[in-house]
Amino acid sequence: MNKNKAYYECADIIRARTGMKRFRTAAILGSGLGSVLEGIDKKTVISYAELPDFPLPKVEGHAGNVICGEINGVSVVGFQGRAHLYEGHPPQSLLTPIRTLKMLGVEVLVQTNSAGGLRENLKPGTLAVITDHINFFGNIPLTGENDAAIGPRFFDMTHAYSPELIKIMKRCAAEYCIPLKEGVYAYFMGPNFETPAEIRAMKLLGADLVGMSTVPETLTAVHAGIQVAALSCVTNYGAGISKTPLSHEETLAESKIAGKKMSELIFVKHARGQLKGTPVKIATVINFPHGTGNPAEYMETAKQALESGADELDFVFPYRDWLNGNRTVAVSKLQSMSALRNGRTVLKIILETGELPDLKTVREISDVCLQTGIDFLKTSTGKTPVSASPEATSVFLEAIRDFGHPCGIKPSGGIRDYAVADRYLSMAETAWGKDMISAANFRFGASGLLDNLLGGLSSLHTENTVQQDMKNISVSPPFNNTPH
Ligand SMILES: O=P(O)(O)O[C@@H]1C[C@H](O)[C@@H](CO)O1
Ligand SMILES: Nc1nc2[nH]cnc2c(=O)[nH]1
Repeated sequence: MNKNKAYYECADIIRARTGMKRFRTAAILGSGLGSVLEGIDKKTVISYAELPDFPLPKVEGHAGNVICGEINGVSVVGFQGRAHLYEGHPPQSLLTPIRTLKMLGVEVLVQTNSAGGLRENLKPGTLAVITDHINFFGNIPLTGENDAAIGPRFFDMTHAYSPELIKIMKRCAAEYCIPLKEGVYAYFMGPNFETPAEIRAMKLLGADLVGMSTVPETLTAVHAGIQVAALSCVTNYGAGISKTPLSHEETLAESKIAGKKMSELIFVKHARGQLKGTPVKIATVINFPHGTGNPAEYMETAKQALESGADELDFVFPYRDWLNGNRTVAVSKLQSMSALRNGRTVLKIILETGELPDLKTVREISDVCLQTGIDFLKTSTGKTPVSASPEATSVFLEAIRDFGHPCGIKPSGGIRDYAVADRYLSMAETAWGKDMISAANFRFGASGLLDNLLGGLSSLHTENTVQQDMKNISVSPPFNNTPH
């Protein structure tokens, strides 16, 4: 092999930066889908700009990072975004990322993309596994001199998308209750979306999906002996089928939703797998972080999180609806979330007290939550300038005492040392009585507090409560929105 090829150097850099010698599996995350791997274990992020000859994506929704780590102990290397030929990159430049994977020992490449759907059942929001492709665009990365050490000059494409991987994907989708369709992907170079006539022609030729990527990488990977699986997120109906003009904004908006779904599923499932047989509980945030999510989407997310094994849901109260005078809307959203619970789900409501104008509002919303029968009042997401406060916590304590039925509290956001935590605990002991406080009704948002607590546990008189609370961990979807 020619040692001067940049992909050797790229692989060396990735190995040196991650301390990992070999990667089994790789993923290429297409338009808007880059967040899918954010939450992997032992994460290292390397910008494409640090890797020689790596083509840099110039399109929005393609971050241009290599993200390395582990999922369930399997080493994974992911590309957040890809370069497309319509950006003006020479076709051969797309060899570098895939051959870097080859040098890293990758055996399986999972690609994702955003695509147009050509059949009625491939409507926006659908995920579809690619079974084959149609490529009429001649100038692919493998034109030019062949590197026989990587693969043969002429190579077979009969099973370009591994039937075995397709089977596995379908099985996993069924197990995780993800509706998954399948289809043939037609590759257009872009950057224009197709004409209606092109879409009609592609349908006649047997295509189900249409897009501007994936095929150059599939060809390069198959040539190098890497097995390929590919998943399209349908972001729109193809031109002429769609009733509205096509746009990249639509692609990004739809793929973001699908990406969130993928990530949340992967991480709750992943956490459940890791924690099997332990008493550790799994919580996930919903309608996070601003409480302004689309109800259809977050209800679906919550449903899937529960199906995937989440024990607890931390729902951000739609406080902006409330503050804008739409109290009925806010309450009905809360009630719908509450109704979704199964018998053992713990529902915590994050009021985002730092964003509420006064303590009267904190009390009004607390009362509504209590009447809805929720399990915990929680102060903050940790994403606003003002987070947990003793004043808001005191209102929670009074509201719960006055209500007279069990409900817990969770001061959260900005509690970083146990002296502060201890003050909150003392407040609860004073309001409810020392003997009434336990892990069942008093928690801290512990992500900023944990190390400090571990260091000082022995001197803290609340040891039992805190230790028990540590059995409850929060799983945050990988959207840079870790709850506190
Ligand atoms: O990289 P993918 O295939 O996900 O991106 C698709 C094709 C174009 O780059 C873009 C059009 O909106 O989405
Ligand atoms: N070529 C193509 N690419 C897409 N990416 C997302 N939607 C489409 C589409 O309709 N056509």
